[in-house]
Amino acid sequence: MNPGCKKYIPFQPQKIVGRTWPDKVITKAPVWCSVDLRDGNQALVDPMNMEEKLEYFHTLLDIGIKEIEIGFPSASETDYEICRELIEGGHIPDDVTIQVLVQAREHLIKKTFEAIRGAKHVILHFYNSTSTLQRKVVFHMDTDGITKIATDAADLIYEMAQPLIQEGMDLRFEYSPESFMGTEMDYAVEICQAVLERLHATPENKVILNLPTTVENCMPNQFADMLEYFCKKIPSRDSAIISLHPHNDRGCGVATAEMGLLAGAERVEATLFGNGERTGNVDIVTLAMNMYTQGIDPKLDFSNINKIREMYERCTKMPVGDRQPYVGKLVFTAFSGSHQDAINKGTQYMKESNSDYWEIPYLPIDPADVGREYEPVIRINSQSGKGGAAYIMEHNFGFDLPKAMHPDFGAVVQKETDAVGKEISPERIFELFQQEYIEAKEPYKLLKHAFAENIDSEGHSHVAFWGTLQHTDTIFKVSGEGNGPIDAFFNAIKDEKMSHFTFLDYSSHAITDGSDSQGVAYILLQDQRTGQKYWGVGLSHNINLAPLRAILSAINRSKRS
Ligand SMILES: CC(=O)SCCNC(=O)CCNC(=O)[C@H](O)C(C)(C)COP(=O)(O)OP(=O)(O)OC[C@H]1O[C@@H](n2cnc3c(N)ncnc32)[C@H](O)[C@@H]1OP(=O)(O)O
Ligand SMILES: CC(C)C(=O)C(=O)O
Repeated sequence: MNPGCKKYIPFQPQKIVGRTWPDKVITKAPVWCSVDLRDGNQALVDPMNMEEKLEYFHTLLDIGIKEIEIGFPSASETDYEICRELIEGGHIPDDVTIQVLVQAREHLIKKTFEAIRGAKHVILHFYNSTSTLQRKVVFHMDTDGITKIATDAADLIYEMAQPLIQEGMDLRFEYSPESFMGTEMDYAVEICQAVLERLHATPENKVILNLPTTVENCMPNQFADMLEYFCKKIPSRDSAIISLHPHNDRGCGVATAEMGLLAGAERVEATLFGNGERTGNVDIVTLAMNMYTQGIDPKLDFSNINKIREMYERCTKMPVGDRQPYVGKLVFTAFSGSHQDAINKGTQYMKESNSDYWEIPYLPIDPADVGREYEPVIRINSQSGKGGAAYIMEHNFGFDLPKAMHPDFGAVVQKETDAVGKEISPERIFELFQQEYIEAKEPYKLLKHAFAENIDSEGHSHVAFWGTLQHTDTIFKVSGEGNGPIDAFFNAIKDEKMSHFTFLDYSSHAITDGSDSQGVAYILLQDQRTGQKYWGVGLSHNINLAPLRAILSAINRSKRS
């Protein structure tokens, strides 16, 4: 029992008949508005200085965001100066609109008009709280009083805007009934309609109605019901652009935004990586990339996410979480064996099938689409399986181990991870591979070798092999013939106490590292006396030598065990 929960008033869902949003799908990107420099900035321990805000602003431009709330210029000299610098310093491209926020209060509105002079495209955004709670505890007013705050501000804004519009400024208006989600929907409709009328909104001159989840207080489906209800009820729906401004108090900001779009919204205010008051605003990267992975162009460029993240962390002095969707350090990493195996197989499938689609399990997005690399996709710890080690060998070092060899090397890696009890690096995996196979040079070592090849009249190859081998301290010569270099070598060593090995499998490929190219051979032998199988690996610049080394590697490993 936890009676403490009884002090909270449960959310009252809006009754709605014949809701349509659950049957809809998102088919295009909304209008995006970044509120990083305002809502994000006001939530920082150390708000950004001029230099940081300018760098941030330019990153938002590079991403392709066309509406940017640059601050609250009437709040402080810093915000005012930044607004002036953006306008006077020529930072704002012609296709970008700056947005400024102000409370529905006369002196602040007047100061805001001063701040925006000279700008080409501006959204003047004003707000007042409309919720039952704020009416009761903050404003001590009934709904008429709250509506009057909004409509008085709308009248003043409309009046002050006219000369600027006549001078050529593209000046639009946005109104937020702040704490919309704590407001009775019929009252939200009433106050927004009153504001639309005072601002002379028309289908040609729409006003943005921003319906914020100032504090997220319900499930996303309940929000969508509210929004659909609001959109159906507002008389001047044609004269409004419905905008969302989700916060993330219940951790559902993304779902609220997505369901809000289904329920009729056309615009979303959001921030990079979800910075903002308390648990933050909705994350624009997640929203955009969620669309992208559904085949919808979000019209935002996150193709170098690491660079954006680096700027963000520097300017906000806040870290991005390791598991933050699409950007966190660990989001393209698989530790567990079955995930690694499936990623490995998916990568192979993509290569072989030439598929036009991204079809790799456990990787919902191609890391390259956000400028991330494949290398760190798989990391190896004691939860990893054979597929992960094979993946690292192929993707980091170019060794395409035969599938039948994966369990053999997987066991070597598993032994190490169990022993060290933590993640091991790709370099350590390579070292283990070298120690286990390539450096298995005792007791047998090939000191010298020569081949001669004859092709008979029917085109069959006959190869003769001569070599000098060392077994611990004894050096001896061997020779043999066969239908190829491997056969000839194998025949040559058969009589040297190695006749009990039979040859089961062989494969090879080239490894190119810059201008250097080597051959690698993988050989599987079986010891007839015990039935035990041994893999060996040989590496050489000489294509004939790699398999011979691989045979000796397998035999030497059998002696080790
Ligand atoms: C949900 C949001 O994120 S909204 C944006 C919030 N962001 C910010 O507030 C950051 C910048 N703000 C500031 O720097 C300051 O609040 C200022 C400069 C704008 C105003 O400062 P002050 O006037 O000193 O204080 P404050 O903002 O607390 O205002 C208090 C008064 O304004 C009223 N008020 C608050 N918000 C609004 C509003 N949106 N519209 C009209 N009146 C409002 C309050 O009821 C209160 O009235 P009272 O003095 O009669 O009790
Ligand atoms: C000013 C409004 C849009 C706001 O920031 C909020 O409600 O969260």
